Amino acid sequence: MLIRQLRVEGLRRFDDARFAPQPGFNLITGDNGSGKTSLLEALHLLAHARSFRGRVRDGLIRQGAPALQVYVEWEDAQGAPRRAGLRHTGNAWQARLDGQDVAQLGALCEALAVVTFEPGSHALVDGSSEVRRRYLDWGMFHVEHGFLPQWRRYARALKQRNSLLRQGGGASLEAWEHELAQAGEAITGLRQAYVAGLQPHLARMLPLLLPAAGSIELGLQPGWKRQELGLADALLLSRERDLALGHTTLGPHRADLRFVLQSLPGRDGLSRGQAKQLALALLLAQAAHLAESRGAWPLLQLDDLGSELDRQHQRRVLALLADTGAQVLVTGTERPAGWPLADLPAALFHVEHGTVSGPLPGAA
Ligand SMILES: Nc1ncnc2c1ncn2[C@@H]1O[C@H](COP(=O)(O)OP(=O)(O)OP(=O)(O)O)[C@@H](O)[C@H]1O
Repeated sequence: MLIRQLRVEGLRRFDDARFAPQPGFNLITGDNGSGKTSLLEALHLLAHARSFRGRVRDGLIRQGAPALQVYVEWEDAQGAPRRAGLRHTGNAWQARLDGQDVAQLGALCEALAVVTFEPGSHALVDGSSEVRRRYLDWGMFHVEHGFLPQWRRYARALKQRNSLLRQGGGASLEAWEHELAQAGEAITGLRQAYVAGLQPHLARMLPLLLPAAGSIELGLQPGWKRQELGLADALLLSRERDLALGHTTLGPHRADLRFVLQSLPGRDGLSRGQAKQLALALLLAQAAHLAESRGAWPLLQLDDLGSELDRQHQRRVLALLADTGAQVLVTGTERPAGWPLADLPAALFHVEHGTVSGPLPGAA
């Protein structure tokens, strides 16, 4: 995938900015607060239907502007030109893909694959299980074609069951439990296959990023005691408790990604830096897995790389990515100290006063 053009209007400090990244590495520099991260945020928003810095209505729209607009042109894995646009007011959105209105933002997410490593990415390791479920489901959405229909089916059945539980039950409770169990088992099977597919990619990334960890074993906690009973039985057994609480207390919506590191303690025992390194390994493994199954790397965004990793790790990550041919956006107040100057050509961009200049002369 190759992003050719990005236009950002009414997003944070950008009134109307354009950015034309190049194939391979793109280094975006600028002072603190100049808007470097906001550029990555714009692309992440289109590709994930959310920002990595909170909700659209919580400050993403430029002060005084009625809405933000993001427009992007790119080439897909087959080299075909694609385009997508999103207008968001904080409460309502309109989106287009290749000139057609889209009914669900998922259509943009499916078309545009973007993986972002940013200062909050450690939450993938030390944050709540919701962050890891989102990670898993994003990967599956791109790799496992049967996932989305099952996920929608599950979400609908869960909503219905929860609503019935709040009303104290009802004649259709059993039917919705049956639907929930069927969709839930299907999702879990697909998630397990996805985690198994990620494992070899993660095993390759981890020694580069967190060699002290030794080996890693990735696993899925399905959200109920699946080794003991099927989801239909588990739902039946928990019905009384769920009726008392008014919601469904087990199932794939409570799943988690589990990792066991051979030579380091579990996620609570890792330093913040180690959590970041493991998070980056997980994100790069996901990108490599996607590249293997779709034939093209997603766009990789590394926000403030120079502050997030030490020099040696920066060098390793950049060398690894240089070999993949992926399009990479790296931001920083300056060129990261670990950038191997002679060996790593990059297009240079500078962000200042709400505009993006570049590619600048001097690009190797
Ligand atoms: N809703 C908004 N309206 C106008 N300006 C905003 C809004 N939200 C944030 N800003 C401004 O936009 C800029 C955000 O920039 P961003 O975080 O993208 O900068 P950055 O170049 O990545 O900075 P740093 O190097 O400090 O991480 C800041 O100057 C901030 O004050």
